[in-house]
Amino acid sequence: MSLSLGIVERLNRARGDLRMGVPVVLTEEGAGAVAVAVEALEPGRLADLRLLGEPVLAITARRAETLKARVYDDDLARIELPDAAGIEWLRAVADPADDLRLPMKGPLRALRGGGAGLARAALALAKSAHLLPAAVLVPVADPLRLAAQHALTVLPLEEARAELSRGSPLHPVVSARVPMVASQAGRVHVFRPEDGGEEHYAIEIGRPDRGLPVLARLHSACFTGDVLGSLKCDCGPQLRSALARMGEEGAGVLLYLNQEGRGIGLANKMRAYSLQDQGFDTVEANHRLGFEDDERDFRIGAGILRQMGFAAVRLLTNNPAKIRMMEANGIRVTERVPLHVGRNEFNAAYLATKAAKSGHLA
Ligand SMILES: Nc1nc2c(ncn2[C@@H]2O[C@H](COP(=O)(O)OP(=O)(O)OP(=O)(O)O)[C@@H](O)[C@H]2O)c(=O)[nH]1
Ligand SMILES: [Zn+2]
Repeated sequence: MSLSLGIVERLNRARGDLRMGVPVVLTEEGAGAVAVAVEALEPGRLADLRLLGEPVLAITARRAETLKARVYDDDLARIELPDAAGIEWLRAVADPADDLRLPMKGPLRALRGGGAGLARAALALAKSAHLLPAAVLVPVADPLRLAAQHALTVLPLEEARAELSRGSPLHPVVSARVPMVASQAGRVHVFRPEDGGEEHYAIEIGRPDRGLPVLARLHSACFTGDVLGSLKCDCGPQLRSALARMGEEGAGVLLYLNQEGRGIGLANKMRAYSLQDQGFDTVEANHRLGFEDDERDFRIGAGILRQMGFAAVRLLTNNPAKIRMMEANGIRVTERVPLHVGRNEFNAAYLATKAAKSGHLA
């Protein structure tokens, strides 16, 4: 009936549950588990989970590599929870903040065999909730009964997986004129996804001809760089320089995508910054936290451009992955316009790492 929740609504609710430390129930082909994000887990809940069965800790292969744990499930490892393990142990495995001070957490015993699908889904959900990618799972015999008993959100993975990989459709909500330093002919458009995720913005300068390649920039949110003027990256100067160029040409479109920290969220980006203070570079820091180098979904930018009627762009970027993803998602890149601004003594190593490891162009 129409009052029951669809998969998009359940996923959205599940993200909120995980952020509150509330367990969600994952099911697939008759199997089921209760899953909770380590970052938000409270001691009382952990004790309750232990009463249900044998808990397992899921971490990504990236995190497992740092911890020297065996990886039997490709992109993740399922670690047995020692009987004495409490919240501190779980947090220490999930969070690399104290890796150097307290390197010994093991021996970590990784499970082998049996399906890893439920654990994989729990990690994907934790990432999409911008939490550390680590989850405790307890397999249960009658997941639906348990969920009904405790009013827990149920995610049938057959449906959830398709939804997570599809990427939620974005819809224009509103647009209004905003005169800016770069151009008085500015207009801000707000786009909202169906799944309750982040909104994204398009800043249109002038009235770009939809029949011609538009000067475009895909800018990922950087609170520290864009707002605070942080010297650790080049985001602020890139943002202002891109808008200024569009203003000079009289036309352009800048997409402000709310993918803070290359898609890991501000809390995790600050964790990455702490690791950088310990000597790790931007890519190593992401890996130690359990993330890939770049967790952004670049389909979003292409989708917004298509909706706005653009088919081709002159793209302001140094990142070849952005060009590939635009082309793969139906937007022709007729020209790459380099955007080298804002280099300083604090971000020189960061920019060098991007050139060496992420293939950023000169
Ligand atoms: N995880 C993480 N994210 C960072 C770090 N420094 C900056 N960021 C984020 O990286 C993103 C910067 O993205 P972009 O400006 O699109 O940079 P880019 O992918 O190098 O591409 P171009 O600037 O177009 O060449 C923003 O979301 C920042 O918040 C860092 O050390 N770690
Ligand atoms: Zn930045």
